[in-house]
Amino acid sequence: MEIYKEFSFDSAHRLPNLPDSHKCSRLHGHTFKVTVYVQGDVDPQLGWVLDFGDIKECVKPIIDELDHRYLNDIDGLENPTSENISRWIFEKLILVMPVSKIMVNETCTSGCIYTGHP
Ligand SMILES: Nc1nc2c(c(=O)[nH]1)N=C([C@H](O)[C@H](O)COP(=O)(O)OP(=O)(O)OP(=O)(O)O)CN2
Ligand SMILES: [Zn+2]
Repeated sequence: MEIYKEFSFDSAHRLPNLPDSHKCSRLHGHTFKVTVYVQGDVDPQLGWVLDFGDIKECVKPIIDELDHRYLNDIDGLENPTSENISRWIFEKLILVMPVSKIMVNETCTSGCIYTGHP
């Protein structure tokens, strides 16, 4: 079974590798939404895969690194696309919990899902 928990952070970014004519080459901000998924067996006694509270404990410090920042200044996020942000979060989180995928939404209509594979 797969469970998920949602988080959000507010940050500014620009996409430096785009031509000046592209609007996203200019400084702008988003309320990014991050959804963390965990896949596993349901513990027969507890009735859950993993405590949502334990997910929050692992994810919160990572979200705090991103919240109210200029993302381009963060190591590894010099080109902060949704793709690069989702991989950046996944690679930090997999060190501390069994994340199965990360979804990052930049707007209501656009986002990226990263499962640990290119
Ligand atoms: N594959 C990607 N494409 C784009 C990314 C990205 O990270 N990966 N990022 C952007 C911009 O950062 C932009 O802020 C978001 O793009 P977009 O969905 O085009 O934003 P809109 O506000 O124009 O969305 P609408 O809902 O269509 O109004 C661009 N592309
Ligand atoms: Zn953007």
